[in-house]
Amino acid sequence: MDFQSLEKLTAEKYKKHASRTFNYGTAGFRTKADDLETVLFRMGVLAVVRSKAMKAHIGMMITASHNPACDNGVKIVDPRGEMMAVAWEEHATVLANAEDLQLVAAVQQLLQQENINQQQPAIVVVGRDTRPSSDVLHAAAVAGVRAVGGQVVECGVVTTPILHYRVVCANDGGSYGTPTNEGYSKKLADAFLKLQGTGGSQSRYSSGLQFDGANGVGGCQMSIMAPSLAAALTITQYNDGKGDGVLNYKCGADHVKTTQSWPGGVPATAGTRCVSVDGDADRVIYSFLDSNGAFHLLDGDRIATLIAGYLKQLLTRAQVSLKLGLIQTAYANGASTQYINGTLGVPVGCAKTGVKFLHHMALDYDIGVYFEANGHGTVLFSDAAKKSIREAAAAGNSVAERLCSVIDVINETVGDAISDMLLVEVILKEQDWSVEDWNKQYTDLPNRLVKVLVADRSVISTTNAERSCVTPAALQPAIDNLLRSTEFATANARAFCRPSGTEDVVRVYAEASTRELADSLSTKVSQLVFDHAGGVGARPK
Ligand SMILES: CC(=O)N[C@H]1[C@@H](OP(=O)(O)O)O[C@H](CO)[C@@H](O)[C@@H]1O
Ligand SMILES: [Mg+2]
Repeated sequence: MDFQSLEKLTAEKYKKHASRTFNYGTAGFRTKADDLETVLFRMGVLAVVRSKAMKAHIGMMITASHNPACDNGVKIVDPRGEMMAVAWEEHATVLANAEDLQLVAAVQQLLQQENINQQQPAIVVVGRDTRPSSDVLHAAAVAGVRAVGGQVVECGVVTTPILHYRVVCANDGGSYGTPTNEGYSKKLADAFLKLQGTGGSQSRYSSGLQFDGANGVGGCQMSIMAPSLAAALTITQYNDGKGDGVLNYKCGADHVKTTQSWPGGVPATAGTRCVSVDGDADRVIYSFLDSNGAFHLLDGDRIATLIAGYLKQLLTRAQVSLKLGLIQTAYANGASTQYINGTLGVPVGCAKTGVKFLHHMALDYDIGVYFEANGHGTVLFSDAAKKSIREAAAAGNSVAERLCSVIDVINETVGDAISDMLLVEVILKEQDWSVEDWNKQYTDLPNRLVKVLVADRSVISTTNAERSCVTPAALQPAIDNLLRSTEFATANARAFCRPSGTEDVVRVYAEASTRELADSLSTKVSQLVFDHAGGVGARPK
């Protein structure tokens, strides 16, 4: 490798931001866009090294997802579409923070440490979202890739799931799908339309839906796909990013989920499904207003249980015996866990927060459904599962054939708002359910998710998939005492706290049989966190 260009660009154009340290966290680097140009340049370099190490195409997505429009970020995607291996997050952090004059040495050390063949060609697949800063950051990333001799495959402005899809297709010779943006749209739309079949008449399901694109790239992608879905879905788009609406501002999946309220910019129409995606369209949330104007949220837990229940039905009907499971996190509503496990008989596992942990646990099943409550999730089918389903289909089993199209409509490479939406629509139509019917399957326990500010959130460590605190030592016993108190002992109450991986806060989650009890529990646990873990500012009340 030749480092002249890297040295020159570092000295002249991409100087280190003196006052900042960067940390590759759960979602890569993510912060104010103005601080990120040099980080992006260096991540271009890292992506080349990773590509050489893996002898494969590597992905690079420039986005800050649901964060405000002034933020941006970058995530590196490994060859099979997963998030970059955890061991390399540290390498990314080292390169991002190296002094300008030490950068080449840091790259050389990485090459040596990972025993990388420098002659190996490197290809980086690059995508970006619609943020105003994404163009400049994209140019920096591309400059970084080229500075060390890497090749770039441009995806342009795309959703995060399209970038993951493109990486997977590029690495498996196109067997997952055609490695173009059009290939992605066509694969999903074709599978979706095939699943419509000739179909009977629906009395409850209606094909109309409102689509809240968060004023981001999900809106752009839906504009591309909506015409090809029109035979089965009447999609009215809002917050499509074409007007003067601001990205993620009072709209989109994160806003709807966290504020538990109807998105701005979407007309309040009773009984109509509203589908909200986040700023890079890897999360989806449904919601609707009932005839009294009351708001109802159908979140990732609800979508996961719908999908897992449907897959179980198809497997039974197809008489194909495969191990199906659902992976949630501690944030999953207790009522959803009870419903899917108790009522539908699907085993449920609990993973630590963060897609990579859910993804990993889902691999334990022949068919692993995983979802975070915030609407990020997908389904993974093992090679063996696909083989037995395809064999059954080839032998004339029509249900197995339907399962094959279900597999095609799913983006297995990562949570994908549009793909998940299409699958939900297929299921609702097949069950002939209105959105109210879907909502009636179980009743969410009232819950509250709040943030507590502490001086150093790393004083809190957890175990048992983040459901219990280990340190500070007195905190968990205090939470347990609270849950055993007369107020909460018979109230189906559950609460936990954990340090966020993406913000400098401690998150407290509480649920209980009534809104008042859930609120009271979240306040009381927040106070315990504040008292035991070095709270700063005002004590929660
Ligand atoms: C409660 C919650 O929604 N946490 C989010 C959030 O993680 P934290 O570690 O809680 O900050 O961001 C992650 C990345 O987007 C996402 O995977 C996760 O679900
Ligand atoms: Mg996102």
